[in-house]
Amino acid sequence: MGAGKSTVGRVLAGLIGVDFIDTDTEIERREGRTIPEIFTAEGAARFREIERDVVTDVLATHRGVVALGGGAVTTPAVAEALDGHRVVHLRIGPEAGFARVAGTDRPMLATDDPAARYRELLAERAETYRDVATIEVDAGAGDAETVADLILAEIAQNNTVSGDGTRRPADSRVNERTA
Ligand SMILES: Nc1ncnc2c1ncn2[C@@H]1O[C@H](COP(=O)(O)OP(=O)(O)OP(=O)(O)O)[C@@H](O)[C@H]1O
Ligand SMILES: O=C(O)C1=C[C@@H](O)[C@@H](O)[C@H](O)C1
Ligand SMILES: [Mg+2]
Repeated sequence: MGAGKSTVGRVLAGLIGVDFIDTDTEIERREGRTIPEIFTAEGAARFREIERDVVTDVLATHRGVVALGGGAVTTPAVAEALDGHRVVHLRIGPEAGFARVAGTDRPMLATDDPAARYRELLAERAETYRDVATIEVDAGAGDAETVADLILAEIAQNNTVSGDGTRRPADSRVNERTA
């Protein structure tokens, strides 16, 4: 959350000259209500089902850059749907990440201590983020343009085991490359 998926994703798509879709925005468009409204009315589990359906549809049909929501890859069907795609993990620490979202309406942080909740979520999700990624960049390396340039550099180096930079079920995960 706050790593810059939406912001950097849009910049990256512009640099490459392809379309951009943010799945959080797409969920809100299809549902005709905001994500906080969905959480309030339906709960987190139903939100994840809606998110799963939107993300798998977008991944199957969209050619370009897709920004996922921060918790999307915790749904196994979403992680599986990333097979065959180039997947970028924007790596950020808990303090820097929380500083970017503090004061915004992120339902997953709606607790008495949102900074602690952010830290917990990041710790819970860190392995999954690394597991699905084929590329990792430092999301705090500079402004969104700088981070997008880092991603392009990684793509240019074709810095994955699989050869074409896309994710394969078992051979190109960041965890396995760096283990
Ligand atoms: N490289 C960057 N440097 C400084 N600020 C940034 C950078 N990237 C994004 N931001 C800012 O951080 C905030 C969060 O960014 P953004 O909404 O893109 O994150 P996100 O990863 O899409 O979050 P979420 O998981 O909630 O969808 C925004 O205010 C954005 O302008
Ligand atoms: O980290 C999360 O679980 C979330 C992040 C946002 O992108 C939204 O998808 C939603 O607020 C949930
Ligand atoms: Mg976003």
